[in-house]
Amino acid sequence: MPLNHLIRDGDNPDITEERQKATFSTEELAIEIYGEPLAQRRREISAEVLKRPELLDDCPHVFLDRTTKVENSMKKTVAVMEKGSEICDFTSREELGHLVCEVFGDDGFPLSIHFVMFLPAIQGQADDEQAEQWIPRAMRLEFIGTYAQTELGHGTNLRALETTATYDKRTQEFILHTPTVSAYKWWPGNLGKTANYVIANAQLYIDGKSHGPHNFLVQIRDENTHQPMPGITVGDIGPKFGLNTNDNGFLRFDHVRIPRRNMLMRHSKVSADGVYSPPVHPKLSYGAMIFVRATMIRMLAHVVLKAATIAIRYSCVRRQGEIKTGNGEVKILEYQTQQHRLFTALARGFAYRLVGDEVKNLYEKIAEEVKHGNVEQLADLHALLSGMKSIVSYDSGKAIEQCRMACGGHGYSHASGIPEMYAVEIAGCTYEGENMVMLQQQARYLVKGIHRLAHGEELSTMLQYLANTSNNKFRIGESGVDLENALILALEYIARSTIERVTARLDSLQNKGLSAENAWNENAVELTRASRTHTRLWIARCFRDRVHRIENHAIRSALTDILELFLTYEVVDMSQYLYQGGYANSDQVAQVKDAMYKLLEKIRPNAVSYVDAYEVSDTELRSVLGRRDGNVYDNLLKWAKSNPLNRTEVLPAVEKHLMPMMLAAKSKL
Ligand SMILES: CCCCCCCC/C=C\CCCC(=O)SCCNC(=O)CCNC(=O)[C@H](O)C(C)(C)COP(=O)(O)OP(=O)(O)OC[C@H]1O[C@@H](n2cnc3c(N)ncnc32)[C@H](O)[C@@H]1OP(=O)(O)O
Ligand SMILES: Cc1cc2nc3c(=O)[nH]c(=O)nc-3n(C[C@H](O)[C@H](O)[C@H](O)COP(=O)(O)OP(=O)(O)OC[C@H]3O[C@@H](n4cnc5c(N)ncnc54)[C@H](O)[C@@H]3O)c2cc1C
Repeated sequence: MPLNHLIRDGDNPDITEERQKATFSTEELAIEIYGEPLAQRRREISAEVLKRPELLDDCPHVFLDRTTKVENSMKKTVAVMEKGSEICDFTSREELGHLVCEVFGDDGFPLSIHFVMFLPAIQGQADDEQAEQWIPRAMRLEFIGTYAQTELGHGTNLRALETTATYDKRTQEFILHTPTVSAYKWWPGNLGKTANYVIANAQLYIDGKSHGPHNFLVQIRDENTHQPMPGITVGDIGPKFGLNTNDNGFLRFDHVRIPRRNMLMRHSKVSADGVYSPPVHPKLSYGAMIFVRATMIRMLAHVVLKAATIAIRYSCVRRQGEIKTGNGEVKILEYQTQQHRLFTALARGFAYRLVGDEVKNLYEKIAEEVKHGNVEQLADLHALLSGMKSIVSYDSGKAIEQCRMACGGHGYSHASGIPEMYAVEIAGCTYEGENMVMLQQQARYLVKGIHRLAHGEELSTMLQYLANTSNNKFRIGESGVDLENALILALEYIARSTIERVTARLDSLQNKGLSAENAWNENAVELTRASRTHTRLWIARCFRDRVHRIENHAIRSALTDILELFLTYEVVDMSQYLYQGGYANSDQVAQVKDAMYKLLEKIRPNAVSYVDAYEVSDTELRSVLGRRDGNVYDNLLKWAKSNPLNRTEVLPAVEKHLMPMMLAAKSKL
C-alpha cells in the first residue's frame, strides 16, 4: 500500500514515481495539520463542490473583465449562502473557510470584510444592547457591512484622520462629516458597490473638544433599494494590483446624522448630555485590526503552500538539461538551486501555517480577557502581531515569487496561478498596517524590554531571552548540543545582540542631546531589523515547540526535517549578525550551510508528498502547472486555446487596424 494517498491511474508517470517514494503517510500528515475530523471533512467538501456547477467557474477568472468577475463572485456568493449549509457546517470557521477557498480561489470570499472586520468590530466594541440589536441581522446578511477607517490622505497615522463625528446634545445625534478631499474614506473592501453600513472611524468632538478616533455605525445605502443614503457619496476606487473581484471603495459624508447609540460603546461612552467616558486602554478601538493581524498569518501561509504545491509538482514533471552529460534530461527538481528555492518556501509555508494556529489561539485567549476589561497582555499581543504580520507577509511574498520564478516562463503565465496568488498575498505587506510602520511598533516594545532589564524590572515571557547574556558563543557541533538547539540559541543571540545594539545607539544619541524622535528616525532601519530578528526567533521557537509535541513518530520525523531546514535557512539568511560580537566564525556558518544542503537532499524524495499532504484540491488551486495528475502540457495547450483571443482566427482588431496599415504599406510599393 503506497504511503501517498493521491496516486491515481492515468497520472503522469513522473509524478507517480514521486508519490511512490513517500516515507511517511500523507494522510497522517494531513491529520496532523488539520486535525482528524477536519481533514476528512475538507475532502468531502471538495468532492461536493465539484458536483455543483453553480459553485464552479465557467472559465478561468483571468480571462474575464472586472465587471464580469465581480458579477460572477456575487452570483457564487448567493449560491454559497443558499446551498452552502448542505455542504458544510456554517458554524465551523474551518469548514466554511475551506468551502470559500474552493469556490472563490485566490480572491477569497467577496464579503470577507463583513465577516473579518465589520462583525468583529461590533463583537469587540459594541455594548451588549448594541450587539444584540446589530449582530443577528448582520449574521443573517440582511445587510452588508464594511470597516471604513483609511482615508485618501491617511491610512497609517490614525491620529490624523480627518473625518469628524460631532456630538449634537440638542438632538442627541452625531454628525459625521468629511471636511476635505483628503478625508474621503478610501480603500475599504465592499464599500464601492456592496455595503449598506460601515463602521466609520472618525474623530469624536464634544463641545469643540477632540477625543481622538472612535468607531460609529453609519448606514450608507438603503437596505432595499441599495441607493446611497442622503449625504452619502460612494463608489469603487478602480482596478488594483490584485483582489479585483473586490469593490474597494471611496466614501464621503456630508453632515450625516446618526443616533447617539450608533457610537460603539463597550469601551468608550458618550452620555445623552455629552459626557465622555474614556476606555480602560486608549487603543481598544483598534481591536478589529488586531483580529485581522492575528487571522491573516494562516491565510498568508496558505498562499505560500499553494504556490509551493504548484512549483514542486511542476518541477517533477518538467525535464530540462542534464546533470551528467549523456544520462538524459532530469526533472528540474534534481537541481540543488531548485530545491533550495522551493524547499525553503515549503519550510516557511509549514512554519507559518503551524505557528499561525498558535497565534490564533493566543489571540483568542487575550481577546477574551480584553473583552472583560483585563488589558494586561494587550501590549505583548500588539507587539507580537505587529511583527508577525510584517515578517510573514514579506517573507511569504518572497517565497511565492521564488516559486513563480522556479517555474520559468510558465510561471509568468496566469496558467500557473502564481501571479494572482502573489498579487493577493503581497497586499498583506500594506493592509492592516504598512510593514515598516508595524515593525517599528514592535521595536518600541523591544527597546522598552532592554530598558526594563537595565532597571532590574521583570520581562514578559516573550522577552526573557534578552537576559540570557551567557549565550555568547555558537555551540554548533559541540558534543551534547543538537543542531536544533544550537540554531535556536544562535537566533536568540542574533535577536538579543541586534536589539541591544540599536538600543545602545538610541540611548547614546539621546545622551548627546538629540530628541527621542530624531534619534528614533536616525535608527529606524536598524530598529526594523531588530524587530525582524525578534519575530523570526519567536516563529522558530514556536514552530520547534509545535513539532516537538507531535506524537506520531513518522510525522514528527518528517516535520523535523522541515523544521531543521527552516532553522538552517533562517540562520544562514541572518548569518552576518553572528559575526558581530564574535559569536560565530566562518567555519561554523559553513557547517550550518552544509547541514542545510544535506537537508535539501533528505527532503527531496518526499517533496511531492509534503505538498500532497497539505491537500489543496485542483479546484482551489486553479493552476495548470500544479495539477494533481501532473498532466501539464496537454492542459496548457487547452488553456491557451480556450482564451477569448482565440475565439476567432482573425481578431476584429487586426482586421480594423493592422490589416489596413499593411494593405496601405503594400499599395505604396
Ligand atoms: C480569514 C482571513 C482574514 C484575512 C483578511 C482577508 C482579506 C482582508 C483584506 C484586507 C483587509 C484590510 C483591512 C484594513 O487594512 S483596515 C485598516 C488597517 N489600518 C491600519 O492597520 C493602520 C495602521 N496604523 C495603526 O495601527 C496606528 O496608527 C499605529 C501605527 C499603531 C499608531 O497609532 P497611534 O498613533 O495611535 O499610537 P502610537 O504609535 O503613538 O502608540 C501609542 C501606544 O499605543 C500602542 N498601540 C498602538 N496600537 C495598538 C493596538 N492596536 N493595541 C494595543 N496597543 C497599541 C503602542 O504600542 C504605543 O505603546 P507604548 O507603550 O509604546 O506607548
Ligand atoms: C487590498 C487592501 C485592502 C484594504 N482594505 C481596507 C479596509 O477594508 N478598510 C480600511 O480602512 N483600509 C483598508 N486598506 C487600507 C490600508 O489599511 C492602508 O493602505 C494601510 O494601512 C497603509 O496606509 P497608507 O496607505 O496610508 O500608507 P502610507 O502610510 O502612506 O505609507 C506609504 C509609505 O510611507 C511610510 N510611512 C508612513 N508612515 C510612516 C512612519 N510613521 N514611519 C515610517 N514610515 C512611514 C510607509 O512605510 C510606506 O513606505 C486596504 C488596503 C489594501 C491595499
